[in-house]
Amino acid sequence: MDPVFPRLHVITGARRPVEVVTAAVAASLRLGVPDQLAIQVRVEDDITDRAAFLLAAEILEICRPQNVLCLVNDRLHIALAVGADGGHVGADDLPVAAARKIMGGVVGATCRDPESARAAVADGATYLGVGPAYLTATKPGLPAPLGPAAVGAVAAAVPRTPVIAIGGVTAGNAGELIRAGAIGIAVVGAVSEAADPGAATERLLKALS
Ligand SMILES: Cc1ncc(COP(=O)(O)OP(=O)(O)O)c(N)n1
Ligand SMILES: Cc1nc(C(=O)O)sc1CCOP(=O)(O)O
Ligand SMILES: [Mg+2]
Repeated sequence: MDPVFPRLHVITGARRPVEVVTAAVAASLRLGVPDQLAIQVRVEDDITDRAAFLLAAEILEICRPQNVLCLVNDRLHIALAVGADGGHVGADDLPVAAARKIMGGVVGATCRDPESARAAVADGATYLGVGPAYLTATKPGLPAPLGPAAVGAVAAAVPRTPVIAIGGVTAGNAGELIRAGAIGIAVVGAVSEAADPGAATERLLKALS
Protein backbone atom coordinates (compact mmCIF):
# COMPACT_ATOMS: atom_id res chain seq x y z
CA MET A 1 0.00 0.00 0.00
CA ASP A 2 1.30 3.46 -0.88
CA PRO A 3 1.73 5.28 2.45
CA VAL A 4 1.14 8.71 0.88
CA PHE A 5 -2.05 7.83 -0.94
CA PRO A 6 -4.58 10.56 -0.04
CA ARG A 7 -7.00 9.63 2.73
CA LEU A 8 -9.68 12.25 2.12
CA HIS A 9 -11.30 12.31 -1.32
CA VAL A 10 -13.56 15.32 -1.79
CA ILE A 11 -15.87 14.68 -4.72
CA THR A 12 -17.49 17.63 -6.45
CA GLY A 13 -21.26 18.00 -6.35
CA ALA A 14 -23.56 20.15 -8.42
CA ARG A 15 -23.29 23.09 -6.00
CA ARG A 16 -20.41 25.59 -6.34
CA PRO A 17 -17.74 22.99 -7.23
CA VAL A 18 -14.90 25.47 -7.77
CA GLU A 19 -15.62 27.28 -4.50
CA VAL A 20 -15.77 23.95 -2.65
CA VAL A 21 -12.49 22.72 -4.14
CA THR A 22 -10.76 26.02 -3.40
CA ALA A 23 -11.88 25.83 0.23
CA ALA A 24 -10.93 22.16 0.58
CA VAL A 25 -7.45 22.71 -0.83
CA ALA A 26 -6.93 25.73 1.41
CA ALA A 27 -8.00 23.68 4.43
CA SER A 28 -5.50 20.95 3.61
CA LEU A 29 -2.77 23.60 3.36
CA ARG A 30 -3.75 25.13 6.71
CA LEU A 31 -3.31 21.71 8.30
CA GLY A 32 -0.10 21.10 6.33
CA VAL A 33 -1.42 17.93 4.69
CA PRO A 34 -2.18 18.65 1.01
CA ASP A 35 -0.82 15.20 0.17
CA GLN A 36 -3.65 13.70 2.24
CA LEU A 37 -6.32 15.30 0.04
CA ALA A 38 -7.61 14.19 -3.34
CA ILE A 39 -10.22 16.00 -5.39
CA GLN A 40 -12.44 13.96 -7.68
CA VAL A 41 -14.21 15.94 -10.40
CA ARG A 42 -17.65 14.35 -10.73
CA VAL A 43 -20.41 15.81 -12.85
CA GLU A 44 -23.88 14.48 -13.57
CA ASP A 45 -24.44 12.50 -16.76
CA ASP A 46 -26.38 15.32 -18.45
CA ILE A 47 -23.41 17.69 -18.29
CA THR A 48 -21.69 17.98 -21.66
CA ASP A 49 -18.13 16.83 -22.19
CA ARG A 50 -17.21 20.42 -23.00
CA ALA A 51 -18.51 21.72 -19.68
CA ALA A 52 -16.92 18.81 -17.81
CA PHE A 53 -13.60 19.45 -19.55
CA LEU A 54 -13.61 23.14 -18.63
CA LEU A 55 -14.50 22.37 -15.02
CA ALA A 56 -11.84 19.66 -14.72
CA ALA A 57 -9.20 21.99 -16.21
CA GLU A 58 -10.12 24.76 -13.76
CA ILE A 59 -10.04 22.39 -10.79
CA LEU A 60 -6.73 20.86 -11.85
CA GLU A 61 -5.25 24.38 -11.90
CA ILE A 62 -6.24 24.76 -8.25
CA CYS A 63 -4.94 21.34 -7.18
CA ARG A 64 -1.68 20.86 -9.09
CA PRO A 65 0.36 23.77 -7.65
CA GLN A 66 -0.47 22.58 -4.15
CA ASN A 67 0.35 18.91 -4.70
CA VAL A 68 -3.29 17.86 -4.26
CA LEU A 69 -4.17 14.78 -6.33
CA CYS A 70 -6.83 15.49 -8.95
CA LEU A 71 -8.96 12.67 -10.37
CA VAL A 72 -11.82 12.67 -12.86
CA ASN A 73 -14.86 10.43 -12.41
CA ASP A 74 -16.12 8.28 -15.31
CA ARG A 75 -14.81 10.32 -18.24
CA LEU A 76 -11.24 9.16 -18.67
CA HIS A 77 -10.86 10.98 -21.97
CA ILE A 78 -11.34 14.19 -20.01
CA ALA A 79 -8.85 13.07 -17.36
CA LEU A 80 -6.32 12.50 -20.12
CA ALA A 81 -7.16 15.68 -21.99
CA VAL A 82 -6.63 17.95 -19.00
CA GLY A 83 -3.65 15.97 -17.69
CA ALA A 84 -5.28 14.94 -14.40
CA ASP A 85 -3.57 12.47 -12.08
CA GLY A 86 -6.07 9.73 -12.86
CA GLY A 87 -9.66 8.67 -12.97
CA HIS A 88 -12.33 6.61 -11.23
CA VAL A 89 -14.50 3.95 -12.85
CA GLY A 90 -17.47 1.88 -11.71
CA ALA A 91 -19.81 -0.76 -13.07
CA ASP A 92 -21.25 1.46 -15.82
CA ASP A 93 -17.90 2.85 -16.95
CA LEU A 94 -14.86 1.47 -18.77
CA PRO A 95 -13.75 -1.86 -17.31
CA VAL A 96 -10.75 -1.49 -15.01
CA ALA A 97 -8.43 -3.35 -17.41
CA ALA A 98 -9.41 -1.02 -20.26
CA ALA A 99 -9.00 2.03 -18.02
CA ARG A 100 -5.56 0.76 -17.02
CA LYS A 101 -4.59 0.43 -20.69
CA ILE A 102 -5.18 4.08 -21.46
CA MET A 103 -4.46 5.68 -18.08
CA GLY A 104 -0.87 5.75 -16.91
CA GLY A 105 -1.74 7.35 -13.58
CA VAL A 106 -4.15 6.50 -10.81
CA VAL A 107 -7.10 4.24 -11.61
CA GLY A 108 -9.77 3.97 -8.93
CA ALA A 109 -12.49 1.33 -9.10
CA THR A 110 -15.79 0.98 -7.27
CA CYS A 111 -16.14 -2.40 -5.54
CA ARG A 112 -18.78 -3.67 -3.16
CA ASP A 113 -17.48 -7.12 -2.22
CA PRO A 114 -14.18 -8.98 -1.76
CA GLU A 115 -14.41 -10.89 -5.04
CA SER A 116 -14.82 -7.83 -7.25
CA ALA A 117 -12.13 -6.09 -5.20
CA ARG A 118 -9.58 -8.83 -5.94
CA ALA A 119 -10.54 -8.73 -9.63
CA ALA A 120 -10.16 -4.95 -9.83
CA VAL A 121 -6.74 -5.09 -8.23
CA ALA A 122 -5.68 -7.89 -10.60
CA ASP A 123 -6.84 -5.70 -13.49
CA GLY A 124 -4.69 -2.80 -12.34
CA ALA A 125 -6.72 -0.65 -9.96
CA THR A 126 -4.62 1.70 -7.83
CA TYR A 127 -7.27 2.10 -5.12
CA LEU A 128 -10.83 0.98 -4.49
CA GLY A 129 -13.89 3.06 -3.62
CA VAL A 130 -16.05 0.84 -1.43
CA GLY A 131 -19.63 1.63 -0.57
CA PRO A 132 -22.18 2.69 0.14
CA ALA A 133 -20.87 2.58 3.68
CA TYR A 134 -24.03 4.25 5.00
CA LEU A 135 -27.30 5.58 3.64
CA THR A 136 -26.83 8.49 1.28
CA ALA A 137 -29.21 10.78 -0.58
CA THR A 138 -26.49 11.92 -2.98
CA LYS A 139 -26.74 9.02 -5.43
CA PRO A 140 -30.06 7.23 -5.94
CA GLY A 141 -30.37 3.53 -6.75
CA LEU A 142 -27.47 2.25 -4.68
CA PRO A 143 -27.62 -1.13 -2.92
CA ALA A 144 -28.20 -1.31 0.84
CA PRO A 145 -25.46 0.18 3.01
CA LEU A 146 -22.53 -2.13 3.66
CA GLY A 147 -21.63 -0.84 7.11
CA PRO A 148 -18.08 -0.81 8.51
CA ALA A 149 -17.70 -4.61 8.83
CA ALA A 150 -18.38 -5.29 5.13
CA VAL A 151 -16.13 -2.40 4.12
CA GLY A 152 -13.46 -4.00 6.31
CA ALA A 153 -13.99 -7.38 4.66
CA VAL A 154 -13.29 -5.82 1.26
CA ALA A 155 -10.16 -4.13 2.63
CA ALA A 156 -8.94 -7.41 4.11
CA ALA A 157 -9.25 -9.06 0.69
CA VAL A 158 -6.82 -6.56 -0.89
CA PRO A 159 -4.31 -5.78 1.86
CA ARG A 160 -1.86 -3.88 -0.36
CA THR A 161 -4.46 -1.65 -2.03
CA PRO A 162 -5.91 1.50 -0.44
CA VAL A 163 -9.63 1.20 0.28
CA ILE A 164 -11.58 4.45 0.36
CA ALA A 165 -15.00 4.17 1.98
CA ILE A 166 -17.81 6.16 0.35
CA GLY A 167 -21.48 6.85 0.94
CA GLY A 168 -22.94 8.79 3.86
CA VAL A 169 -19.52 9.37 5.36
CA THR A 170 -19.12 12.19 7.88
CA ALA A 171 -16.49 13.34 10.38
CA GLY A 172 -18.56 11.48 12.97
CA ASN A 173 -18.50 8.04 11.38
CA ALA A 174 -15.14 8.15 9.56
CA GLY A 175 -13.29 6.71 12.54
CA GLU A 176 -15.22 3.44 12.58
CA LEU A 177 -14.54 2.92 8.87
CA ILE A 178 -10.81 3.44 9.43
CA ARG A 179 -10.85 1.10 12.40
CA ALA A 180 -12.60 -1.46 10.18
CA GLY A 181 -9.78 -1.34 7.64
CA ALA A 182 -10.42 1.51 5.17
CA ILE A 183 -7.41 3.75 4.65
CA GLY A 184 -9.58 6.74 3.86
CA ILE A 185 -12.95 8.19 2.92
CA ALA A 186 -14.67 9.89 -0.01
CA VAL A 187 -17.40 12.45 0.48
CA VAL A 188 -19.73 14.61 -1.54
CA GLY A 189 -22.32 16.05 0.82
CA ALA A 190 -20.16 16.35 3.93
CA VAL A 191 -18.19 19.09 2.17
CA SER A 192 -20.37 20.32 -0.71
CA GLU A 193 -23.46 20.77 1.43
CA ALA A 194 -21.62 22.27 4.39
CA ALA A 195 -22.17 25.93 5.22
CA ASP A 196 -18.38 26.24 5.44
CA PRO A 197 -16.71 23.69 3.12
CA GLY A 198 -13.24 24.61 4.37
CA ALA A 199 -14.13 24.00 8.01
CA ALA A 200 -15.87 20.76 7.01
CA THR A 201 -12.72 19.61 5.21
CA GLU A 202 -10.64 20.41 8.28
CA ARG A 203 -12.98 18.34 10.47
CA LEU A 204 -12.73 15.39 8.09
CA LEU A 205 -8.93 15.59 7.85
CA LYS A 206 -8.67 15.78 11.64
CA ALA A 207 -10.99 12.77 11.98
CA LEU A 208 -8.52 10.82 9.85
CA SER A 209 -5.38 11.91 11.71
C1 LIG B 1 -14.00 7.04 -4.40
C2 LIG B 1 -15.20 6.68 -5.18
N1 LIG B 1 -15.83 5.52 -4.91
C3 LIG B 1 -16.93 5.17 -5.61
C4 LIG B 1 -17.43 6.00 -6.59
C5 LIG B 1 -18.66 5.62 -7.38
O1 LIG B 1 -18.32 5.37 -8.73
P1 LIG B 1 -19.45 4.73 -9.68
O2 LIG B 1 -19.91 3.47 -9.06
O3 LIG B 1 -18.92 4.65 -11.05
O4 LIG B 1 -20.62 5.78 -9.62
P2 LIG B 1 -20.60 7.30 -10.15
O5 LIG B 1 -19.81 8.11 -9.16
O6 LIG B 1 -19.94 7.32 -11.48
O7 LIG B 1 -22.02 7.72 -10.19
C6 LIG B 1 -16.76 7.19 -6.83
N2 LIG B 1 -17.18 8.05 -7.77
N3 LIG B 1 -15.65 7.50 -6.12
C1 LIG C 1 -21.17 8.77 -5.91
C2 LIG C 1 -21.37 7.74 -4.88
N1 LIG C 1 -21.06 6.43 -5.10
C3 LIG C 1 -21.35 5.67 -4.05
C4 LIG C 1 -21.16 4.22 -4.02
O1 LIG C 1 -21.41 3.60 -2.98
O2 LIG C 1 -20.76 3.69 -5.06
S1 LIG C 1 -21.97 6.54 -2.74
C5 LIG C 1 -21.88 7.97 -3.63
C6 LIG C 1 -22.33 9.29 -3.10
C7 LIG C 1 -21.49 9.77 -1.95
O3 LIG C 1 -22.02 10.99 -1.54
P1 LIG C 1 -22.18 11.40 -0.02
O4 LIG C 1 -20.82 11.56 0.53
O5 LIG C 1 -22.93 12.71 -0.07
O6 LIG C 1 -22.96 10.33 0.66
MG1 LIG D 1 -18.94 5.91 -12.58
